[in-house]
Amino acid sequence: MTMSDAVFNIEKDVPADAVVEVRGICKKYGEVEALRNIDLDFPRGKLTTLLGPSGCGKTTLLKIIAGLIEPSAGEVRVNGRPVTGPGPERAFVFQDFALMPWATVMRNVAFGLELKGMGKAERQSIAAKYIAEVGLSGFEDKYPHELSGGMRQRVGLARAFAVNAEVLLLDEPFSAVDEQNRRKFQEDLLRLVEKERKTFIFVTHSIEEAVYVSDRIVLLSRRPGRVSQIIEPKIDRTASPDAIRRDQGYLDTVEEIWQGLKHYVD
Ligand SMILES: Nc1ncnc2c1ncn2[C@@H]1O[C@H](COP(=O)(O)OP(=O)(O)OP(=O)(O)O)[C@@H](O)[C@H]1O
Repeated sequence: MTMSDAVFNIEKDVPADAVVEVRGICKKYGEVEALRNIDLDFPRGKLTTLLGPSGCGKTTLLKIIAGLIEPSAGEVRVNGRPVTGPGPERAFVFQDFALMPWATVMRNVAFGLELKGMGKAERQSIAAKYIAEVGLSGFEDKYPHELSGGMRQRVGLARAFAVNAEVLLLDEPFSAVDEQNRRKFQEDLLRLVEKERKTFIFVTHSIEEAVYVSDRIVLLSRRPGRVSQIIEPKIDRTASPDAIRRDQGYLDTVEEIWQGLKHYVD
């Protein structure tokens, strides 16, 4: 087989729009079996949410895709290439923001570009664009402690966008913000998904949030986490946020997922 055949074969195996492929992923932490045999594809331009009972391995799966932890078995491929560690095409947005407290908003957002060795003027101009996109213009010189939780989370998102990663891994990014900010974020996120054509993989505990923001919802079973169902909410996203939340399709999907998850909390 020639080199070009090999390349062709690798590409042929990738479903047309799957950027991230998870194949046969298992994870054990000592005696604790967190994930069992997960097979999933994550397409470009779509937001896929991982939802399931506490401890079913959502964060573990996200970190395996990020290359932050190794699976016990199986493989993750990004654009056909096996993941062996973190890479610039994947950005992870942490639950606790993980900002540098001693650095300004500008420096925090530009940090990924600084690590890549990009010059100051160029990285600041890119960072400024994303600071504006998340609604933080005017706060460039503030420090994280001078911002609200919601604003800190925006800094985390802007930083992830600034490195121009193809795959955005979001681990309960809105869990630490109040309800009003959370709704605003969900709307921002929908706008970004539409605008950026990236692959979004999102973890949340909230069924309503999952139905509101997701193109696809992967329901994981109780530990060891397995894929129990994949749901594609059929929602008219051109409607206003309030209309969406009253939409019958939205309400039915929330109810369907709740029926599926309810027995885990009984
Ligand atoms: N480093 C670790 N060492 C040992 N066990 C771990 C470790 N990390 C996670 N676990 C266990 O693996 C299981 C899956 O954890 P994980 O955090 O991935 O679940 P989760 O679905 O994200 O949970 P939650 O919804 O509560 O955030 C849990 O039982 C957890 O206690």
